[in-house]
Amino acid sequence: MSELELQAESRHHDRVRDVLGDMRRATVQRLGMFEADYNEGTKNRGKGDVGPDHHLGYSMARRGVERLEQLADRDVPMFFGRLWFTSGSDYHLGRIHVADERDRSRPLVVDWRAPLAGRFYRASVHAPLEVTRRRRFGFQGSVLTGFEDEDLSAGEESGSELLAAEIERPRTGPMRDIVATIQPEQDELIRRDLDTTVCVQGAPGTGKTAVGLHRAAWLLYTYTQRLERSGMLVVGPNENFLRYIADVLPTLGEMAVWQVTVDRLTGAADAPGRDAPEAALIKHDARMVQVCERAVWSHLGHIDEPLVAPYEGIRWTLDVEDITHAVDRARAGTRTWEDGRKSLQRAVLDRLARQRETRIRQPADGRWVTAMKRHPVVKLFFDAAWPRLTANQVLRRLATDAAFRREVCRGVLSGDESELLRSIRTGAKASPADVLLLDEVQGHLTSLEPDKTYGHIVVDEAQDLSPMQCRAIARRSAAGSLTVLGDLAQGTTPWAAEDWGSQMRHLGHEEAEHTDLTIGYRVPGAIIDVANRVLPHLGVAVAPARSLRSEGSVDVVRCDDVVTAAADAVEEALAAEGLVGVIAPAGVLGAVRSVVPANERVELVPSGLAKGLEFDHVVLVEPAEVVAAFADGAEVPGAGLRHLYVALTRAVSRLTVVHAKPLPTEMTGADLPSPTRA
Ligand SMILES: Nc1ncnc2c1ncn2[C@@H]1O[C@H](COP(=O)(O)OP(=O)(O)OP(=O)(O)O)[C@@H](O)[C@H]1O
Repeated sequence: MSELELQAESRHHDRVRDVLGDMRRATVQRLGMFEADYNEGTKNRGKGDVGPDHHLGYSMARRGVERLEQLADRDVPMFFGRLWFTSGSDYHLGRIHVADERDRSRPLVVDWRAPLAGRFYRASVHAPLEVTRRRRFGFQGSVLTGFEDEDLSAGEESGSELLAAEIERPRTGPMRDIVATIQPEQDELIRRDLDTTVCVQGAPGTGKTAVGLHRAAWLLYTYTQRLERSGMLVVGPNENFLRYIADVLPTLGEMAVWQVTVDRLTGAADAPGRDAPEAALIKHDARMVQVCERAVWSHLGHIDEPLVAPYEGIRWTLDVEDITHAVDRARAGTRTWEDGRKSLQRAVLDRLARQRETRIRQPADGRWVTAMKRHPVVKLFFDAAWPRLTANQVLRRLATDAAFRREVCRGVLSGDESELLRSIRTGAKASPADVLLLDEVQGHLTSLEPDKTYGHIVVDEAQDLSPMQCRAIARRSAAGSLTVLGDLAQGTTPWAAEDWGSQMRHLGHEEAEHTDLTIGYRVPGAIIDVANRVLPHLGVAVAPARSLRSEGSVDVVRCDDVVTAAADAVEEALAAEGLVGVIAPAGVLGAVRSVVPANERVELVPSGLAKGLEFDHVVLVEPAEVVAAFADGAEVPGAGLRHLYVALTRAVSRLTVVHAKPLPTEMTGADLPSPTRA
């Protein structure tokens, strides 16, 4: 690396910053203009006056604001790499496209999502993709400190030190983007086209969340128009996790993605009711799909009399056979109750209209058809054959009408299981699972309006979703695609998935492409070795992670008082750089909190909520209690060990285990003390 070249690159970086400043000023000006136009256009308008196109004005203004946010000063470098091509041209690559208005001949920085930029991540000596040289830049904050070159045309391909440094870097806050160091196997997933649904199984720290978020940003850039219309959604396991990932998409220039938990998406988060574990289990069960479907469709009436509607002196008649045929066709040809009802209505009115033509040789005009539609006999007929239904009504009947419940559960649920459905409540007393059932029943009644569905949904920690939660997501992506991310070994809910095939079926995308990620970017070898001891005890067949990170340590502190020992461990941990996470069973956390208050460098996390998070240094308190805390039937059997596996895989550099009780046998080995038996 020559000093002169470094200076030239620094000058380019300064220029990019200046131009970004110009772009920002221009955007502010444009935004001001849109707003002024909009305000002017809405002034002095009378009722019925045609005004400006609100939607266009609004969306332009909003885009302006988003762009401003995107350009707001952040302590991030303006570019991270540079490519030279066989054609002789070369480009800098960064988080957003930067071009000088005064010289549009060539962009100063190309967005990492542009097709050309993909080669930065994938070009190799064997498949150079017309790239002759690749440069990676090193920054401290936003100050350029160096670069590394790989001369691919000369057969030079090096394990990058900058990449290693980025992966080894201490974590100091929420999740950050990885645009500078995306790996080829990750890039393959990020750039799959919009119509492809992918399902990624990956051990802890293999970059699943990172891939999902970067894929969302890439799709928004590549399919802007389609996704602007149809929308993009990111579903995460809990609010804490969403806070942890919240900054990634904005840093990548995407402000308008709704990031939400599945409970908030379905409204279950606001449901005040509580279910007994066995009732919740049955309500989330895949068999409830059939129960809900039957509960709706069993309302089809049994018609054993002809329809006779006297009108204009004639008895218009449909016989039972005709009616049955029309009902069967409507049932077979439609997916939802409401569509079926409309289809039957159309068929019946059509047949009556044809009768008019054949019997009195007069075509049925709109007025006649409307009159028939409103005819009391015809209305009564529809109400009997295909009544109007609401989801609340169907669920209430399932809860309260014993004969109905027996009928729709027959052969699907056992007698005891179907009795648990008596606990279903609607309205103000509904439980989260009841809200999901309502969503499911509603799904059999009507299709969701287009504004409630999404062109693409990224689903993280998908192994924890119940069949009913999956189906709620599937309904919201009816015409869209999914990126499904998870790790079967980290499944802890009572309904955690056992395999991805059935999970994808519940998610409505059986055709998904399945991929495994096994290279770990978070957990160092020494720590993953301990976690991998637990893995075979988790009852799932998944590949263990291989760590890319070498620097890391595990300390085990045997003590009499875990609270004091945890406080000491935190104090020691704070001597090094980075975030410290104290992961403890909920029952112990309160006592730990009284001596280790949380601050900007220390977070205290109950072991049930550690999923998806990471810390530079983890202090894991009383593993035996972590395992025991989840043996109460409200989780999947063996959930305790899975929580332990999750807790063991949160550390980027160091893990300190403090314990007074014997360590669980599943995690001990030659380098960790064997548990002492009482
Ligand atoms: N290519 C990469 N370059 C640098 N860092 C990376 C890369 N891929 C992933 N990481 C980092 O590794 C860490 C783990 O990534 P991430 O949280 O996406 O993994 P995960 O598979 O979702 O883990 P878990 O299953 O534990 O939730 C993050 O800090 C992420 O930024």
